[in-house]
Amino acid sequence: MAEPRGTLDIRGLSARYGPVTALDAVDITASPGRVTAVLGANGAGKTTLLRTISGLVKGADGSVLLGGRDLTGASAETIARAGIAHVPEGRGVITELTVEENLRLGELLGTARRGKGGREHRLDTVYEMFPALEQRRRREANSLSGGERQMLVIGRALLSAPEVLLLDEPSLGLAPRIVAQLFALIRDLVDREGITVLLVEQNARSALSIADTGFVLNLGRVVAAADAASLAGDADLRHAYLGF
Ligand SMILES: Nc1ncnc2c1ncn2[C@@H]1O[C@H](COP(=O)(O)OP(=O)(O)OP(=O)(O)O)[C@@H](O)[C@H]1O
Repeated sequence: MAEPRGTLDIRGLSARYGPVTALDAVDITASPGRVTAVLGANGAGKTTLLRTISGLVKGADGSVLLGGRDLTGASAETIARAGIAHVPEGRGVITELTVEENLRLGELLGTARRGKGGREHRLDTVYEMFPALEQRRRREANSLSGGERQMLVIGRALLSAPEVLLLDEPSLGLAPRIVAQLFALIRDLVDREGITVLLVEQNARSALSIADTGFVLNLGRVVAAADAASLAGDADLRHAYLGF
């Protein structure tokens, strides 16, 4: 049977940097309308996982399927056009451009994907979701706070009409109150629009508070996979891998 649109299936994914095995036969499925958390300490392979899915790390073994379509080994451009939007660690805003110019870049890809699935967003709906961005639309992105920058890159990704959103450590460097706000927005987005979110986080406690399911990586391997409540309730697992 064909996989439903928007289901991201990672099968047997392995990636190396020279002698270092960063991912070792990783199997992960992320479904539409759900937040799937990928947790683990520094160096567990989380960033490599997202970079491999989005075509930035080459030469991996295994496969990446989106709605049953095999994207293994495809170029980053093909993968983005297929509907996978990657929000990298460190935010990736173009600081010299205004907030609105940054958003227009996402819109370009959205236009290219029109009619190919994924909910289309207009600038005004992104401003509705993130009013702070509208207030600062003509300012250089440089002037934004960390939380606002994170909203900007998520807004930009949404304008590309993605089926799958890959979020790499969105909580990094943000105050706990801002993390709580941002995560509530992510949850709301998934509930309203049914997109697929793969959320990579070291902040396991916050990630599990909004996730449906989670996978724990350690040294490139999946060491636990379960619904979010079971992972959060497993004291041994928390102490060994999740840091809370
Ligand atoms: N460009 C690279 N060249 C060589 N080794 C790398 C490179 N990027 C990552 N690694 C190594 O691959 C392993 C996985 O790193 P990765 O960044 O994917 O982990 P992570 O879980 O995302 O950690 P972090 O939270 O620190 O980003 C680590 O051992 C890391 O040192």
